[in-house]
Amino acid sequence: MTDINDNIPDRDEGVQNYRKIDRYNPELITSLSAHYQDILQQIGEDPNREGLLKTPERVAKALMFLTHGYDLDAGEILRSAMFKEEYSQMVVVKDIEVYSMCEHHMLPFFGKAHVAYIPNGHVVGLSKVPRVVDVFSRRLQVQERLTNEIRDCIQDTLQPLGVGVVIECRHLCMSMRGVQKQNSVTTTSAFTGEFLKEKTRTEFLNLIASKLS
Ligand SMILES: Nc1nc2c(ncn2[C@@H]2O[C@H](COP(=O)(O)OP(=O)(O)OP(=O)(O)O)[C@@H](O)[C@H]2O)c(=O)[nH]1
Ligand SMILES: [Zn+2]
Repeated sequence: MTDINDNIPDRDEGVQNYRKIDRYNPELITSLSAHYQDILQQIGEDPNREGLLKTPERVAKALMFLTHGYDLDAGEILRSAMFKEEYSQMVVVKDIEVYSMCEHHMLPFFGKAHVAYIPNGHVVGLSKVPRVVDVFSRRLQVQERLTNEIRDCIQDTLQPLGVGVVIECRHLCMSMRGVQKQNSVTTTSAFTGEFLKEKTRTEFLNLIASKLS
């Protein structure tokens, strides 16, 4: 019998081209800060005025935080809390906050993710689902790839009977600039296994539409 972890790559595919860095290394932060100081100058600001003195360093640290998902291995996170359990109904974790940055403009997109799976002998610690969402969202992304990466990671690692992922986000590159549409929301979805069947998908979509109170 094949082991549930047999075909899992050590790190998820999204980091294939990622160069391993020591994210908060002081020298790296100093070097990045110098670039931001230059940027401040180039937009016509005075990087030496009091309010901006520490800004390059703050922005450098913020950017490192906003992209820290590159350092994390979502499969490993899931594998750290997988439990044998004969629960065979849908498990839904909904309204998971998403904060990511579009890879085209490096501007934020944010909203909610709804993730479901149907166990096949194993369940996963509930907190690990939002952690997986964070691993992939704290990178430069497009919403479609983010959606697929979450789906694939859960499917490949947990090997459930199916996975469903729906993500709804607002993109600042569409509201603060560009086409400047303030209220548009982008919805993406990705499914495997049982969720490819209409009945299961409808159950999932009904569950994420329902309110607790
Ligand atoms: N499919 C997809 N597109 C995205 C996402 N985030 C941003 N974009 C789009 O990426 C596209 C980049 O298009 P370009 O024409 O090269 O860039 P641009 O001239 O800045 O485009 P505008 O935003 O229309 O001004 C834009 O249409 C953005 O809306 C995403 O998550 N998924
Ligand atoms: Zn964008």
